Amino acid sequence: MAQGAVLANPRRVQWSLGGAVVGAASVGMAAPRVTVFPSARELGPALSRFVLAEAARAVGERGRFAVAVSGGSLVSLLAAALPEAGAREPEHPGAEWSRWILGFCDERLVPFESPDSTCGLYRKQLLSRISIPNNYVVAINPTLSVEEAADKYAERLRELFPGDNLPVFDLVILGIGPDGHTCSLFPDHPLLQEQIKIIAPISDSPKPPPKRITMTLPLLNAARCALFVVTGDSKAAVLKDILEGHHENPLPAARVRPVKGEVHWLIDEAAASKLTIKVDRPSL
Ligand SMILES: O=C1O[C@H](COP(=O)(O)O)[C@@H](O)[C@H](O)[C@H]1O
Repeated sequence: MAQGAVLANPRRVQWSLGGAVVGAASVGMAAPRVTVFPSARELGPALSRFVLAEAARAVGERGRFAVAVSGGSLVSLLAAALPEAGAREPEHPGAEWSRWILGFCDERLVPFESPDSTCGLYRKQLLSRISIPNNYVVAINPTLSVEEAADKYAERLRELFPGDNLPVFDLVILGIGPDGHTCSLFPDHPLLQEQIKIIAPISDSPKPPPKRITMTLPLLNAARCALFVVTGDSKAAVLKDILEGHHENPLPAARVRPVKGEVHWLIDEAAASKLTIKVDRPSL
């Protein structure tokens, strides 16, 4: 089977992450699938194959691919692998960029020129190299107050997902911080209890900058697929806690469990060093 090929049965998909088929998922709340790569160098190409396979499935089923991306270390990983993968396989149905809607899982309320702006970094590093129509890149308005920016962002999402009670992203790509935060959802923060808003403002982010907007857990858990990407030994301890801990008060990243979707983790050996659960290690 070709790398990244989508199998005929649309209810069941497999991704080839480097020769061997290692990922398989079916619709429904499945246990998280964890795939480990020697380093970020091998993880990057697998990440782009995963994203393109999800995009192909979404375009085949619904004519468009709605993906939300996180900031931080993910930006350069995606930028290093995705344009190249698209250029290598221009006929890949997932690489039809005009069918993509790109949102942000969270965003910092800073000008786009700031090195802290997630959208600004994606524009510079990724969107300059793949042609997603500008009106389908759903950016915040950083000149508004954080509350208004969150409300406007939610409004724009509602427009893009008409008729959906909750916008359903095909894929949300997430990172984690060493404290277990994901998006701008931080441990023990009241936003973890948000049930009404799909996008929330936060003005007291413990990680700077303090003002941000973030997807809430109800929106994240409405997605068809959540993909976490984690590299580096600074995340090893918290990753063990997220994947193997059983807490009454789970860390934010452990609360992402799409109701009708899948959870996948693509991680490197350094991040995986403390895990004892079963993981996949594809032969590369
Ligand atoms: O502040 C943030 O941190 C997380 C993790 O970032 P990383 O650089 O440690 O990978 C990121 O996922 C989130 O989008 C960002 O706002």
